[in-house]
Amino acid sequence: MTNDTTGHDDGHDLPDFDFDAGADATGPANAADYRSGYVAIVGRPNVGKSTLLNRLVGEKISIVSRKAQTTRHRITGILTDEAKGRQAQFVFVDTPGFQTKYSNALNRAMNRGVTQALNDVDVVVMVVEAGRYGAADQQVVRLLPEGKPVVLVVNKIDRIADKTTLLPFLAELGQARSWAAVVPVSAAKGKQTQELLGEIRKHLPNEGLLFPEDELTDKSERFLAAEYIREKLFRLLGDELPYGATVEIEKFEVEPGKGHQGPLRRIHAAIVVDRDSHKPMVIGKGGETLKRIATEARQDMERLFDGKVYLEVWVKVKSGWTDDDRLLRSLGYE
Ligand SMILES: Nc1nc2c(ncn2[C@@H]2O[C@H](COP(=O)(O)OP(=O)(O)OP(=O)(O)O)[C@@H](O)[C@H]2O)c(=O)[nH]1
Repeated sequence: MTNDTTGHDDGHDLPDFDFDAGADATGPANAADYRSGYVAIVGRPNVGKSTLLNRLVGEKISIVSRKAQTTRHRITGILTDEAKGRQAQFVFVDTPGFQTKYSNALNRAMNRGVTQALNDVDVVVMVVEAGRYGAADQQVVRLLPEGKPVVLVVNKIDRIADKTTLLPFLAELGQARSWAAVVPVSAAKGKQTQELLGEIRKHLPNEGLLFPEDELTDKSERFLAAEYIREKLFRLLGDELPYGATVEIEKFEVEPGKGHQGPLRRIHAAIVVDRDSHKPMVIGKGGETLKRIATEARQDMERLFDGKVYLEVWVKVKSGWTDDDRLLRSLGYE
């Protein structure tokens, strides 16, 4: 195996979002049976918001294609329910800047931003913990925009042995605000989640799908990163593309973001060619081609992942050993 060329690129131009694209209601013939809309899940830390989202959307959070990602919200997951009579598309979005811990001018300003963001969604799901309703929860309630349908979720009911003790608690919560519905659930055990979706669905305004199914994918980010590089490779080299060239993702790391920045994805990819003489075709004159592949692929990835990407792409030559390894494996040897 040889390696001597690295094309890396860490320029961070902002992706050119088109804020209106991707929100047209189109879809299959029976699209009109669907209700769809944006849903925000809020609540103080540790009440089980992520657990609930994962439970509703499934283990794999769908990544939305580039087109879908061009809306004004940061999408965290999409659930499309195709079951007859309850066809719906729930588009779950993040509420950035949400915090209940400190109170100063900056945080108050940030929280105003939260209220505005919540105003933009169709339904808010507020999560509290069964048997606990304290100052931090009350602060969240204060951020809820007036007139917005808010479904109250009382989570972790699996912890309450005697369910009748919930009744006074539910009565207390009823005083806090007017709720579109109150649904006790166990996100961890998957109890009552269909009921919750049913309540949310009642408030989804749109007829038809916000995102056609073919814009959604459950492929991993790693897979999609390789796809983007492959696509650039094909497009930039065309007929020049060496036979048997492939893309391998050697490293895919997500580093937590600092401050208001989202996570940074650090991706190392190799374009693998069959022989040494193929390398110059991929690298191009003065490294130009490889650099363009890396830059364009990175820009697409940043748009898709909605975050910064550090992408390093290099060209390596497949060694004879690799072929032998494959041959052995295909014969059942490791
Ligand atoms: N018993 C029980 N535990 C739960 C349930 N849902 C979540 N938890 C636990 O509660 C803890 C917090 O869950 P998360 O989903 O991380 O909560 P979160 O609201 O997203 O937390 P932040 O990210 O801090 O805002 C975890 O230990 C979960 O396993 C539930 O229905 N029952």
